[in-house]
Amino acid sequence: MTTQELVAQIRTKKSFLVVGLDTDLEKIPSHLLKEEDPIFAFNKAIIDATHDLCVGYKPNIAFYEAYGITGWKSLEKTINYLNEHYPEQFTIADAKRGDIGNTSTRYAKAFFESLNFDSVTIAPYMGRDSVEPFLAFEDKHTIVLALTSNQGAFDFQTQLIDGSELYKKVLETSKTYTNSDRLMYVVGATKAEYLTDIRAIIPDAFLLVPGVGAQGGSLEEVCTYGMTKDVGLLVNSSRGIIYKSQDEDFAEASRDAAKAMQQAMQRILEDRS
Ligand SMILES: O=C(O)c1cc(=O)[nH]c(=O)n1[C@@H]1O[C@H](COP(=O)(O)O)[C@@H](O)[C@H]1O
Repeated sequence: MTTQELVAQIRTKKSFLVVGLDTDLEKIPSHLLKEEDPIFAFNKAIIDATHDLCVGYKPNIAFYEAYGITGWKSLEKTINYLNEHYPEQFTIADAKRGDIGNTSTRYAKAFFESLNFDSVTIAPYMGRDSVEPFLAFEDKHTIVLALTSNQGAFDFQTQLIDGSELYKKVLETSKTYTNSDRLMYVVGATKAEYLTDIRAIIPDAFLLVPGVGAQGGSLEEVCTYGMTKDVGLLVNSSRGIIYKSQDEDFAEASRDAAKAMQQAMQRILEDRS
């Protein structure tokens, strides 16, 4: 998917919501456990109930890998279902990969070719040759961790290196990578006060913003400091949308939560137009 197609979808739906498919067999409604593939059954119901309110889905790969081959099959069914029934959706493999060049190429093939995701999350710690193999794929997007939502972000990401925070070095250096126009960045919603500095370095790049809802980040603050003329934000919520009910009505409950987020986003977009 091109960035222009993503922006067009955001404008049409008046939403920049990404629903996180962090599907955990211990948290899904128990009546689904008798299904042949409970993870896929859950994801399909959530996707069918929310697709008109969001612009993307982000399965976190850990939740699938945890179940071995069975989980990987559920992941494959989920991305195939999305690509077949809702091809307009921006799909994110939240895998946080990155390794020496030839290994990164295999990761890129796994997520961009075998599974046909639009994007993948990447840890930038190993530098240029670990990121550029992902950037070689046309119309695919590489989402680099810049400033993460968790407390451990302060261990390294905000530490000074030659007078500048490490996350700023990540932003500045990654701009010099080949095909850097295919980069997006993760900035946690819990770090909204850093967004002005971040936008000074990357004024236009799309940000994937997790951490609203369960982690306590504020949608309004993220938009105040992080929004661009093309919106430039993909705000993710996982637990805050998918686990609203343990009963038969779980999909409608997730729709209500997605609707509340979409309406808040629509208000913000209308206020700014
Ligand atoms: O890359 C991510 O998506 C990510 C980065 C980050 O800094 N913080 C963060 O929470 N995430 C992911 O975003 C999702 C957040 O889930 P909820 O807190 O349930 O909305 C999880 O899949 C996390 O792994």
